[in-house]
Amino acid sequence: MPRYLEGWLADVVKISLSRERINKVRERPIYLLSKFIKSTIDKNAIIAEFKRKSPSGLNENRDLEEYVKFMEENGAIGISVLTEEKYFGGSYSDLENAAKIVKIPILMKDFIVTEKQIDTAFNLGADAILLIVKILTERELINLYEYARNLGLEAIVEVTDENDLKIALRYDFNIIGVNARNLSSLEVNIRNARKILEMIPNDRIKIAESGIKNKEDIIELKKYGADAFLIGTTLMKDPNKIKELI
Ligand SMILES: O=P(O)(O)OC[C@@H](O)[C@@H](O)c1c[nH]c2ccccc12
Repeated sequence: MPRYLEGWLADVVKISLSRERINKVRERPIYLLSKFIKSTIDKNAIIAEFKRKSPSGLNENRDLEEYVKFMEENGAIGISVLTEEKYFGGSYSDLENAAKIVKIPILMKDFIVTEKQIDTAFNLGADAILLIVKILTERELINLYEYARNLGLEAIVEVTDENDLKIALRYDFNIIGVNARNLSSLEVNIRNARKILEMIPNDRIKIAESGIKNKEDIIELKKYGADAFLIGTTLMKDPNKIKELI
């Protein structure tokens, strides 16, 4: 059973526990996010997120196909697709449609607590999944990570504070995402994110997530060790911004 949670996080995890498995044959090779990030040298490694809405107030409906195509054409090295329905307005068909279009890694962005969700991610063409330390017991984190790896998927292990990081660094998770947004309070704390980034050994791939608005934010986060940048709101509000952020 995932960790004890309250408020919207408890609700979103309860919904996740009963999400059905989509049984479909995968129609896409696996594009390794770690490889795409490591081989990005002449630009910023940006993972562009498709997210229609969020508990922190976003409300932007866009054409998914147009958005992901535009991001790939303008240099994004990855796409993150929200598949959580109630709070983020996402869907499994969004993931399926993105997988038909782009030839760059796709992250299935959801609150993963079961193997069924990881099977669905694989079957619909995702290349990576998100494992959020805050919502999982350590045993679940390890088991779900192994399960994803056995399918050939990569996992971004997401931390938001020092306690999460302490847990994550006990294992050889090779991609660590630092979420500047506290998922309970929804507050963005970039200073805290920088501190966490600095505490991650350089043998891990570090992804800065949330609250990134401009090039200066990227330059600053790079100084603290970020290798890649997960950007949703800024790009959903103005997709053209990818041209100045890349
Ligand atoms: O819209 P932003 O501030 O650019 O944030 C994107 C992404 O980091 C954020 O959507 C996110 C990071 N981790 C999550 C976990 C669940 C849902 C959403 C997220």
